[in-house]
Amino acid sequence: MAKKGARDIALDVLNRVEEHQSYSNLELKHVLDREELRAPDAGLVTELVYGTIQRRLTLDTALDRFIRGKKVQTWVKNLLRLSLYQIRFLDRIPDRAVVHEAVEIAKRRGHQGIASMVNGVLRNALRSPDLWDKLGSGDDAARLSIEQSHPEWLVRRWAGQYGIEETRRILESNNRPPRTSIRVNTLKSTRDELLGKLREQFSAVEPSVVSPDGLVMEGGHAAGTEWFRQGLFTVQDESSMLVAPALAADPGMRVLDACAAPGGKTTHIAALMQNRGEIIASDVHPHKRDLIAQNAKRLGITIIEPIVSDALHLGEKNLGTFDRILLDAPCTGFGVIRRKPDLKWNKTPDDVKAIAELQYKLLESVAALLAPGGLLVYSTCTIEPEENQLIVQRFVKNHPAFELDRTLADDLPASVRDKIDTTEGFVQVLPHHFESDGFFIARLKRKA
Ligand SMILES: C[S@@+](CC[C@H](N)C(=O)[O-])C[C@H]1O[C@@H](n2cnc3c(N)ncnc32)[C@H](O)[C@@H]1O
Repeated sequence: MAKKGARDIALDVLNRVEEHQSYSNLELKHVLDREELRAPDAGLVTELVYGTIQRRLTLDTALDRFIRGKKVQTWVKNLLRLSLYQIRFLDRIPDRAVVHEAVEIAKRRGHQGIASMVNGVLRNALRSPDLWDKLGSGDDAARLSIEQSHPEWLVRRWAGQYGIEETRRILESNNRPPRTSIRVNTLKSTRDELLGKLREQFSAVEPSVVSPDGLVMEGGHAAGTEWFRQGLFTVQDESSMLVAPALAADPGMRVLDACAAPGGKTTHIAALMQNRGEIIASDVHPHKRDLIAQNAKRLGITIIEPIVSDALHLGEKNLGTFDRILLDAPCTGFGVIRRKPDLKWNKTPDDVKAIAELQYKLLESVAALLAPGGLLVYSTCTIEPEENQLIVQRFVKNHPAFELDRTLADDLPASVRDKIDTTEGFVQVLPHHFESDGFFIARLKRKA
C-alpha cells in the first residue's frame, strides 16, 4: 500500500482529536509513531495539526461564508480547515497544490460529489481576496477573538486584566510556532560546552536570554541525540527554568517538590543543589513516578526520592518539615496555548474557578510542612490572576505566619527583571515577553 502523505496523516490526527475529544499532542504522537515518518514530514504534519487547531475560529468563520447552512461531515470540515490553513498561513505551499491534494483526498475518502464541493469552496475562498480582512465584527475584543482565533470569553477576560493591546500581543504570540528550548545539566556539562556540541549538528542554537542554563533552537530534534542519552541536557521551556533558582535551595537542604512529575523542575533543583541534600518528589499519579526516576537517572542525580501522594494529604505521610517547598500547581495551562492549542477550546470559566479552589487547598496543605524561616515557591504555567496572584494574596491574608518574599525579583536574571513588572513582588512572564511559556512565580517565607 502506498505510504500516506503528510496532509492525509494530519487529517487523521484532526479527525481523531475531534472524534475522541482528546488532546492533539497525544493523538499526534500516536499517529507519528505508527507512520514512522522522516523528520521533515513529521515536522510538516505537526505544523499542519497544531496550526489548524490554533487557527480554528478564524478558519471556521471564513468557511462559514461558503458552506453556511450546508451539513458537512466532520472529516470534510477538517479537510477544508486544513486546506484553508495552508492557503492563508503557509506561504511555502502553492495554493494550486493545496486544492489539488484536498480534492484527491476527498475523492479517496468520500466520493466525486464531496470532491466537487471541496474544490468549489476552496476556489471560492481563493477568489475572495478581502476574505481575511473583514472576518470579525463588533467591539475590539470580539474582532480580536476572530482575527487571532481565541474564544471570546478568554479575550474579554485578558482584555480586562491586561488591556486590549497587551492582549493582542499575547494572542499573536500564542499563534507563533514554539521554539525548542533545552536546559544544560550543570552536573555534567556547561552551557558553552553543550552549545559547541549542538552546533556541530544543528544550525540555529543560541543561548537563552531568560535562563543562564538554557539554550534555544529552531526545530531540531535535540532529544534524539547521543548527548541527550548521556544526560547532558533536558528539554524544558525557558520560563519554567526560572522556577528552580527562585527556590534558592542550597546543597544539603531538605526539599519537597509536591507536584513533581515528570521532574523538569525537580532535576533542575537537584543540579542547583549540586546533587547534595534530599529532595522528596511527589506526584498524585502512580504512573508518573517512573518518569521522575528515569529523568533523574539519565541526568545522574541521586538525591531525588520519587513518591506517590496526593499533595492534599502529604501531611499524613510523616515526612517531617522542609527547608524549601515547591508547589508547581496543576493549572489551566493558559500560558502554554502555543504548544497545546486545544486548551483554549476545551477549558471554560468554570474550569478556572474549580482549579483555583484546588490550587488554594494544595497551597494550604503543603505550606504546613515548611520549616520556620523556610521558603515556598508557588508556580503555574497560566496567566490567570485568579490562579496566581489572587491565590497567593488570599493565602498570605489568611496565614499570618507567612509573608510574600518580595526579594524574589533580585534573584532573577537582569534580562528578565528589565522586561517584566515585579513591583507587586510576583513574577508573571507573558508569552510575548520572551516567546516562551506564560509562567507565574511567587515566593513565600515562613516567619522564623
Ligand atoms: C504543572 S505539572 C508539574 C510539572 C513538574 N513540576 C515539572 O516541572 O516537570 C502538575 C503536576 O501535578 C500533578 N498533580 C495534580 N494534582 C495533584 C495532587 N492533588 N497532588 C499531587 N500532584 C498532583 C499532576 O500529575 C502533574 O504532574
